[in-house]
Amino acid sequence: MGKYRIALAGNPNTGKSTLFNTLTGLRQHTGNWTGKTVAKAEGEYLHNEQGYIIVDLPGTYSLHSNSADEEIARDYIIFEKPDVTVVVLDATAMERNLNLALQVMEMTNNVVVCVNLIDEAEKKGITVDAGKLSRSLGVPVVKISARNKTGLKQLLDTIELVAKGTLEPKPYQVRYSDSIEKMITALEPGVKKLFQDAYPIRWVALRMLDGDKSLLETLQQNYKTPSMKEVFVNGVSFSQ
Ligand SMILES: Nc1nc2c(ncn2[C@@H]2O[C@H](COP(=O)(O)OP(=O)(O)OP(=O)(O)O)[C@@H](O)[C@H]2O)c(=O)[nH]1
Ligand SMILES: [Mg+2]
Repeated sequence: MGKYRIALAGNPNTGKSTLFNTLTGLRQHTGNWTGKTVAKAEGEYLHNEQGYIIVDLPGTYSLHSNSADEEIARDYIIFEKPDVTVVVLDATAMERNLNLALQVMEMTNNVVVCVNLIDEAEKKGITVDAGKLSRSLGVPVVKISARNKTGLKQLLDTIELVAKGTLEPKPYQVRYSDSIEKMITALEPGVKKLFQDAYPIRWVALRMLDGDKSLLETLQQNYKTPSMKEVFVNGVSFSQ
């Protein structure tokens, strides 16, 4: 049985590395992301005799093309297609943190939301209703304290269910204004023709509307296009 691959995404300072270190202990190695000077931490853990490879993604507020950190986190989710992406949220700053969760939910269905720093939230009198949040988001929500090591078993059990396909999240999709939704619908068939099912179609259409040229180039470079392509110019066939 192969190992499942898990990515930890989230805003900076939400406890991703604390969780990563707790889960992997000494079974981790660090290096740099290919072609970047950003540190990469990858490690392994066992749960119910199943191996997992877990990657600690750089902390980011969004997943567009604003910085090397954002590109790394985005590219990992889109190109490496982890079996589960765990979005780590700070329970004391839910509104700000949920923005990233919604972005990840546009990129993949296999999402688990992990509400961390629950100890800190309790001290401040903040309660998070995991059941209600889960029903609203359409993905499982688990509350933990990475520092106090509470909720970890439930988190690992939930990751297991999603990795194995026993639990299939149905992430809520943000609805944009009618005019944007119309443009998404108009672009989707073309995106599908270009990339088939290699990338999430609605998400690519949204990035096109963003005018994110560098991303579109990266998508094309990574997409296996045939080396010889026949194009017609004024009815004359060319190979390129
Ligand atoms: N009270 C409390 N503090 C925590 C918890 N988890 C992490 N922290 C603290 O939060 C701070 C940030 O934790 P990190 O694990 O470095 O956060 P990170 O998400 O890896 O941050 P970046 O790598 O910058 O994105 C540290 O001081 C941790 O000790 C928790 O469950 N409860
Ligand atoms: Mg970190």
